[in-house]
Amino acid sequence: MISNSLRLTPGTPLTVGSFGDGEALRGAGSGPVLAACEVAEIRLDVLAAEGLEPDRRLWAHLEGVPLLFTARRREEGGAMDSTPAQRRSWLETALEDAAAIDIEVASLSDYPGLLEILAGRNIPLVASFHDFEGTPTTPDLLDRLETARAAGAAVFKAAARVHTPADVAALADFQRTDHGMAKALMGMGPLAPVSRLLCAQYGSVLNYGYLGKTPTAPGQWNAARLKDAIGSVEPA
Ligand SMILES: O=C1C[C@@](O)(C(=O)O)C[C@@H](O)[C@@H]1O
Repeated sequence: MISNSLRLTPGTPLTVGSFGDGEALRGAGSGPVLAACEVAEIRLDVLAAEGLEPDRRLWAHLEGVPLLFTARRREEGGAMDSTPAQRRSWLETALEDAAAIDIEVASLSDYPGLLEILAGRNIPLVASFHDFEGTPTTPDLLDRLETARAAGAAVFKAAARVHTPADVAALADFQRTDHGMAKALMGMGPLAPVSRLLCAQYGSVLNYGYLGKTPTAPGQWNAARLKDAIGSVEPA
């Protein structure tokens, strides 16, 4: 068992360090990882795309690091084509060590019985949505948030391409509105860094940066730098 303790409190911004490749994961040590972030994301699809079949031995060296596991489908940024059965089996490999599990809102019905297993083991569900083209409308975000809530998610997360300052403001506004559940909003693209810091200031619970050399989304901060930046500004 690695570390299953993860406190997701609305208004407390945690930094998530996401391993962008197998080399970064292999070469990581618990101390440096915990210095760079409070939670580490392991993208099982990224490992599988490199030919590394998800297996507990790949992360056993990260003793004490809360691990968030993600098996991303291609349509939402996954590194390879995969079937729901494949992604489910990757996630099942990780259950024993998971401090949290990320499943797309669009995939919530793809894994019958899995959400109940997460609930039974007290593993928080992060229900996510990604738009690599543009920023969704507020009703669209709300619709997905309600699906996440109905599924029992601990966090609704949305990452969207931001093209204009108005897009950044739209995400930050959604972040600062009280919807009665923890949220994590973030932009992608050249305006991503400012949007991520702004959403953190408005209480985004999970704020993603990369560990190693490869970002897992366009415009991500390096995780240590993001953690430092979040710690350097006041909550808004
Ligand atoms: O969903 C997310 C957020 C993310 O897409 C980002 O925008 O930083 C990075 C992904 O690895 C993670 O699973």
